[in-house]
Amino acid sequence: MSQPERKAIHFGAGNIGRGFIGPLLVDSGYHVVFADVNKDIIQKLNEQNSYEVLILDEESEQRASVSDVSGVVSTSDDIVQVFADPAVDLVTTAVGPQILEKIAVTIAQGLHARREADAGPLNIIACENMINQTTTLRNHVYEHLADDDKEWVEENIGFANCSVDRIVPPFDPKDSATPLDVGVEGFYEWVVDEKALRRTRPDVKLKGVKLTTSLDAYIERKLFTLNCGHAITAYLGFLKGYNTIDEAIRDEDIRETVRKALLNEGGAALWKKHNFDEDEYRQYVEKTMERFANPRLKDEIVRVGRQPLRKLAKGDRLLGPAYMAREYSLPIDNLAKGIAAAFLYEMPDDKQSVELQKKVEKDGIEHAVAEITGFDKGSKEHRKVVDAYHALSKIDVRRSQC
Ligand SMILES: NC(=O)C1=CN([C@@H]2O[C@H](COP(=O)(O)OP(=O)(O)OC[C@H]3O[C@@H](n4cnc5c(N)ncnc54)[C@H](O)[C@@H]3O)[C@@H](O)[C@H]2O)C=CC1
Ligand SMILES: O=P(O)(O)OC[C@H]1O[C@](O)(CO)[C@@H](O)[C@@H]1O
Repeated sequence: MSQPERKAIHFGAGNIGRGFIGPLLVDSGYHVVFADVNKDIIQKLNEQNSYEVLILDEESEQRASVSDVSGVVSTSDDIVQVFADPAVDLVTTAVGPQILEKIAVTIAQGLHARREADAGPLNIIACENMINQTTTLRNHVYEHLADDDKEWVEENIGFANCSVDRIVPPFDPKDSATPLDVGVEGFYEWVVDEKALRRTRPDVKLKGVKLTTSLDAYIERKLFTLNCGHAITAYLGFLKGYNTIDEAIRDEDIRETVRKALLNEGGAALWKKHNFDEDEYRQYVEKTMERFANPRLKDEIVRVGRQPLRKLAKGDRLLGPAYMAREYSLPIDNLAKGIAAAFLYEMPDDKQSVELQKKVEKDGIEHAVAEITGFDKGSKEHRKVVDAYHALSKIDVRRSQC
């Protein structure tokens, strides 16, 4: 068998790795080496060297085979050696924001090996749902590099931030032939900061990737629309006892809250800040809400609502648009409702939900809201969140059933 010309390493053979980044890289002519801590997935990838992606749109179902893939266990020395292969010119990740710190050690060792092997430049793109995720990864990698490696990395390695958008929920095993198969929505958008990329080989062309010099606008549009609307749907849906996002978005009250939060509040701030065309943005919101309503994705509220403290971080999907709306003197009533619902998200298996509930119980809601949101007690934003919290506590279906 002839050696493929171009290889990419992708950390995280999970939903987004197998269902989004992996297939696009294979389509662009890469052999993808998945690196994961899950030994079973790696073993299966090496046995099969391929899997199927099912595109689950409301109207149709298509299947695509993803071949030319293999795997290495990310905690073994093998992965360091793959970095030294000159055929590798791209490293991507989709492991979860909290894992970037862990894989940074391995990436630093890999880059050292690459420098020693004189294997040339490469680009690194972290595909996590967070602003400037690759810069965060880069900072962690630098903590583990010796000074002379740092100099080489500075010159040869591109760390490019990006925005990634495709809904890939865990796949129901009943619908798949093997545990590697994955179900995805048809829509996707992967936008990468062109300025940060290092030249590897002249003709690299990533299919399905949009290169831009104004990434911030794309990142904020995605995080403050798709992720914001998703989070509000999840937290309000949870309070009303729904299990999936499509069930929740079909609830008229929830749908209207989400639509107003996106169009009149955070979204209005977005189009003012980035000079988006208002009609185009409105269409983007409607398309996003259609995506939420896709019943075939069976996207569970626990997945979309996971780690509420991360979702309540400043600059993230809930407070980011609220602060931006405030900056443009726009209302935040519906965003405040979504934020308040996050404070009521009780999920015993979710550590951050447990921590948040403990905080509310110990400090009281007024204090917890002030500390987490940064809205001063006495400010109108603080009042709106606290009032919404009390109003939502009354309609909490789960509580009334207890
Ligand atoms: N699922 C989705 O629809 C989307 C997810 N994302 C982002 O992609 C990232 C991954 O999300 P999912 O694929 O849904 O999660 P997932 O849980 O399905 O996949 C994560 C994978 O990372 C692996 N992993 C954990 N620790 C590791 C380590 N130290 N080294 C190597 N691999 C490790 C896990 O074993 C798992 O296979 C997250 O940051 C998420 O926000 C972004 C866009 C869409
Ligand atoms: O992956 P996170 O950041 O926990 O949040 C879930 C979000 O990620 C996505 O899976 C992909 O953007 C969205 O569907 C959802 O809003």
